[in-house]
Amino acid sequence: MQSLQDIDWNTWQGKDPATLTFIIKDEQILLIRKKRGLGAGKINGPGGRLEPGETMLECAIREVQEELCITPIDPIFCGESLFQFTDGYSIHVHTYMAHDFEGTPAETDEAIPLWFPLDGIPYEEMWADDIVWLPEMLKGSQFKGRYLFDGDRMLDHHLDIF
Ligand SMILES: Nc1ncnc2c1[nH]c(=O)n2[C@H]1C[C@H](O)[C@@H](COP(=O)(O)OP(=O)(O)OP(=O)(O)O)O1
Repeated sequence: MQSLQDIDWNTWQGKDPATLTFIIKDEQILLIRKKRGLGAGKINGPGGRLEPGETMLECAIREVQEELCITPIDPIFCGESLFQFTDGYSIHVHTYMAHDFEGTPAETDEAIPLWFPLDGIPYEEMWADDIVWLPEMLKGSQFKGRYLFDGDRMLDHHLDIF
């Protein structure tokens, strides 16, 4: 498996459905330094895997509550990212954005909250795909991306924006 063309995307189903949520307020974006799980050590948005019986939106809100002790207000769906790893693992990430929240962001066992200016997002410390789709999301586009990873290394990608 070396390129996206080696995958049948018509029948592809991610092993784990998951969410990512970005809070954007006052020209700043709230990110986390992830302390555990997939991507530990990287900077990312708060998020995680869907639990049985919950909707994607419920998952998005719960993960922000668990990781940062705040509740995003009215998150809106922004796009999807389909990640296939060469070892066979796959994850289908549904991304949300909110412009406000209740509470005060706090460090937890899972994450350290970090605010960045929108023109200073630390892409070099994030997953390699983030620089492909996050700028599009910030411009207000909806997106659907497909990515092939070998561990941390992005081998191939394709992004559709709407
Ligand atoms: N390539 C890439 N770019 C951006 N974001 C991500 C990826 N791959 C990913 O998996 N992610 C995101 C999607 C999810 O929000 C997390 C992965 O979920 P994780 O934190 O491991 O899931 P939890 O359910 O919280 O796991 P536990 O630690 O509680 O077991 O990363």
